[in-house]
Amino acid sequence: MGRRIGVLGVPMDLGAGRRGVDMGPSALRYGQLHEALESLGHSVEDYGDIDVPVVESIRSEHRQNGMAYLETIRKACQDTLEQLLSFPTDAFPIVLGGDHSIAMGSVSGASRKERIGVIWVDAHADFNTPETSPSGNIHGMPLAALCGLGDPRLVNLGWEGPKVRPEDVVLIGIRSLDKGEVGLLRERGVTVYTMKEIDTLGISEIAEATAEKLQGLRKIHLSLDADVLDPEVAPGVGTPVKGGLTYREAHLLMELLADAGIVTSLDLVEVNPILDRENRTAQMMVELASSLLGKKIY
Ligand SMILES: NC(=[NH2+])NCCC[C@H](N)C(=O)O
Ligand SMILES: [Mn+2]
Ligand SMILES: [Mn+2]
Repeated sequence: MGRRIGVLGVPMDLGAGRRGVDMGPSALRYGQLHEALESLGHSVEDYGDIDVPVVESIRSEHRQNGMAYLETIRKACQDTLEQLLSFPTDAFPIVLGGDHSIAMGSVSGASRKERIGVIWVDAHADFNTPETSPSGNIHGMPLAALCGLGDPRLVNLGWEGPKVRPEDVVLIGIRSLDKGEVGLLRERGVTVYTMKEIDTLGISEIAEATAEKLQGLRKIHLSLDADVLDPEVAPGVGTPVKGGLTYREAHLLMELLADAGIVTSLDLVEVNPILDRENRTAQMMVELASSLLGKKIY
């Protein structure tokens, strides 16, 4: 059955340490996202891009509380949230990043003050606060902020307080954590599947356990960071970590989540076309979105 899909681009790289993911939305569109989804019988409406200032125009923005470009990032996430709130309520939103800090806008938009689940598929947990962050890069902080941790200017985006409960978050593909993140994740009771669990249990068992864990929640947001993939499959990312998901593991995860029919919104983030080869990483992300949205070969 065809869905109504709403696409929104957030061409921002201010949260990342390396430049280039601001070109992600173009690369994903150029990688035929719309054609791929329409061929599955969905209708696709593109709402264009959020306006994000170029870094050269905001050089004077000082670090605040150790965070780079806090004010501009907060504004871009706020605009993303507002735009998503204007989407038709039956639409399936896909937000194109951009660095992962945009998820503060997309997840807030998905929650609309309701209790939601979040599946965060990433090499990293992005669970730093300004105190634990080794880099000050905000793309290492969005999931913590969504859970209510860190700077109030990020936590209170849109409306006051956390947007998701830590017990309703499942992380998959993790293989790079900062010291402070480990403590926070344990303390808050987030479910974490590292690559070790993927290797030992297999991705299908993890998909099943994830669906079971989040069962009963009417809305589940999937935030897909391209760097969860092995750098061999996805070279176009700014923070590559070796030993990631294979081509088939990533697809199988999407296929099984599609079978479970639980995901109601999606982010495709951290594609860096400058570091990519012939748009491979964007294309892989488009393929994964297709698998999640029902592509079947038989
Ligand atoms: N969305 C990402 N690629 N995040 C990478 C974060 C890397 C590191 N943990 C940091 O906080 O700086
Ligand atoms: Mn990430
Ligand atoms: Mn990552």
